[in-house]
Amino acid sequence: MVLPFLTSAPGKVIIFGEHSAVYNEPAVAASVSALRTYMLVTQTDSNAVELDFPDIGFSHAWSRHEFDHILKDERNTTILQEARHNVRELSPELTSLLDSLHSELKKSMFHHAAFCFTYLYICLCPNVKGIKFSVRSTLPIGAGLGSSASVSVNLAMAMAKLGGLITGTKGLTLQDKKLINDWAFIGEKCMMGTPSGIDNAVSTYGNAVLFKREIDGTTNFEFVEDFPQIPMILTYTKIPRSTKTLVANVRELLSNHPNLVRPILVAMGQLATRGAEILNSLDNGNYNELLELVRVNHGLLVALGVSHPGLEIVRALSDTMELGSTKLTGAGGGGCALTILNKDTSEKLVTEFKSKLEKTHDYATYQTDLGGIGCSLLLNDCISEDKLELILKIFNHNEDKALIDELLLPGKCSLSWIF
Ligand SMILES: Nc1ncnc2c1ncn2[C@@H]1O[C@H](COP(=O)(O)OP(=O)(O)OP(=O)(O)O)[C@@H](O)[C@H]1O
Ligand SMILES: C[C@@](O)(CCO)CC(=O)[O-]
Ligand SMILES: [Mg+2]
Repeated sequence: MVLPFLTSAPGKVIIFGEHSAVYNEPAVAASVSALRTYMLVTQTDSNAVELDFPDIGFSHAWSRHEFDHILKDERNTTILQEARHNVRELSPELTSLLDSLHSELKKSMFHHAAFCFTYLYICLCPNVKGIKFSVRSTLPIGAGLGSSASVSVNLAMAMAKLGGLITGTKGLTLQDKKLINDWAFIGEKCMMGTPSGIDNAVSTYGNAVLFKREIDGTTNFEFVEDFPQIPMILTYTKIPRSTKTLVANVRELLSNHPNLVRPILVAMGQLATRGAEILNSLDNGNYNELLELVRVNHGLLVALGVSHPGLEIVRALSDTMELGSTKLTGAGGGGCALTILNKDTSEKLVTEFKSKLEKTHDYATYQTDLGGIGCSLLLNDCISEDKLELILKIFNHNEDKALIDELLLPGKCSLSWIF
């Protein structure tokens, strides 16, 4: 294995169907190729595996001996074999065996990331040691833009590479991407419990996808080719929230009021299906229907209790200024809102809208293309000495997004990413 190498995966925007996607309804999501998580995999001279997550202020090293109680005990052979062949559910037995590796993190926000790391490590590359995994994101974390999924995709890709499960040097095959996506779904399960799989799917494959997880756990993808560049604004409220908690709250609401909530989820699914049809053939004749679906989808999410007063500020302002339709995107509860602009919205009005959000509410706004490159790999022989020096600087210091994009952004930078 020639080290160092890098992996990368984009964030995402759910256009229609968040939360209902968890209940086997279809949903539409697009990758946000310009907002990504990067992972640098380097050799160390230790007998450990190290995790460095500076964006959340977490780093940890596990010595190989800490895994030996699992790997060297023959009683665990069947547990490990079964876990390594199950990409639909977490192995409860392996989960409890791993518990001792992060028990002191139980109460911290880092527990999910540590559990995701150790679970994927022991399943994908248990024999490697003296390796450090460093992560940097240009993606707002915990914002509803798929940051957890982008980390899971990076870990799955890096560990599959280290484990010799990905061997290509010219590009990632569909088989590689399926393997990455399957294990990224397991990583998402470690991070947030009951994901639908849409976040890791669109982060793996890029572009845009109509996604549906069937009741039997199989998944259906319909890729929205040539995704239309719809004029939109992403607003990050900076209000922290947890997808795991929000998804759990909806599950409780469904359990308490099945006759009220089930029809809402079904309506969201129908809305997502119609939305995908429009996005596949967007024109002046159906553009306003797209805006109407955005408005209705947000109203249904409010009914599920996953909006937030801070998100309603964005929705109310876009309504008051009549510049388009706004909905929360991702799990909600804060995080991000997506505003799809009317066709005739002037640049002046957009500037006024963004300025009010940024200056009055200290929100951040992004106008970025949707779709684009999914997970990508930068092999060691494509990293020159001088580039490596700059890359190490990015991962060891708090370099700003502009520098990270300039040096690393797949499809824009000079580095030869494969995807
Ligand atoms: N760059 C990162 N470094 C380390 N951990 C990260 C990073 N980005 C995300 N995470 C992990 O993911 C968690 C946030 O996941 P969460 O699902 O709540 O938000 P999200 O994925 O951004 O939103 P959504 O799931 O609604 O799209 C963080 O608490 C952290 O554990
Ligand atoms: C809230 C949710 O629907 C999307 C989170 O980005 C959860 C999921 O589908 O995994
Ligand atoms: Mg997430």
